[in-house]
Amino acid sequence: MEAGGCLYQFRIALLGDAAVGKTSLLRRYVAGAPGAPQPEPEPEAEPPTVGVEFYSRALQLPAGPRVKLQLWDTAGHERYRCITRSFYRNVVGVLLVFDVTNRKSFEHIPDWHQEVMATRGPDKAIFLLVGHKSDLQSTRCVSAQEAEELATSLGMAFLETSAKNNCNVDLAFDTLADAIQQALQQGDIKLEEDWGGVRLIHKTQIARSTSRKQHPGPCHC
Ligand SMILES: Nc1nc2c(ncn2[C@@H]2O[C@H](COP(=O)(O)OP(=O)(O)OP(=O)(O)O)[C@@H](O)[C@H]2O)c(=O)[nH]1
Repeated sequence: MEAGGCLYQFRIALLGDAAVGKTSLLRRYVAGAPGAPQPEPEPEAEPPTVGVEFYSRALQLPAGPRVKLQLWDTAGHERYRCITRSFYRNVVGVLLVFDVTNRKSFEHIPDWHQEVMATRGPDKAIFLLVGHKSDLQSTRCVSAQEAEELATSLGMAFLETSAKNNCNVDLAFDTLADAIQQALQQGDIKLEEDWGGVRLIHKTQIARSTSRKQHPGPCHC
């Protein structure tokens, strides 16, 4: 992956119930990196994640610095919870993923959020709520409006994605990384020696804020 010239590394985890599509979303994002092989048109049926798996991708943030995202794909199944829980403290960003066709996975989102918050104590993390499998409109059972309301009540943004249609996949990660960068700039998140959430990679590089690029915006899938 093209991590050269990155100023920071942000560690981000994907959390949510089993089979909501975390691995597919992540693999689609990583496959979309410049120079990566083209992804399959259909997401392949992934075997369930065991514990935690790692991916990475470099990203040029609209606000200036180039960052390396270290991406942790966690198992949604309860039996791996004691493994995944041990990683929560060392992340700066979390994608809370539910499946728009699986009501239970949506109802469990506050539990996932609470679990991370309880593990972290006062340390700040940036969350993004993701309603995944937005291509499955005919079997949808969670509306965008109620997901938006939940996201607002939990103090986070909300996006819908599809790995199948490659809808909003880059936007989800870009949005989270941008929010982390802003929190860092504003001092809400601080670099700490013994914390892996944010790491400075190139100490000599100066983050130059060029004119802020506009993201093309979400697709309405
Ligand atoms: N229609 C549709 N299916 C998807 C999409 N993303 C993933 N899937 C399917 O959903 C199933 C579960 O996907 P995974 O990516 O393995 O889910 P996961 O959340 O990583 O599951 P665990 O590892 O068990 O926690 C697979 O059959 C995927 O092919 C999507 O965007 N649209």
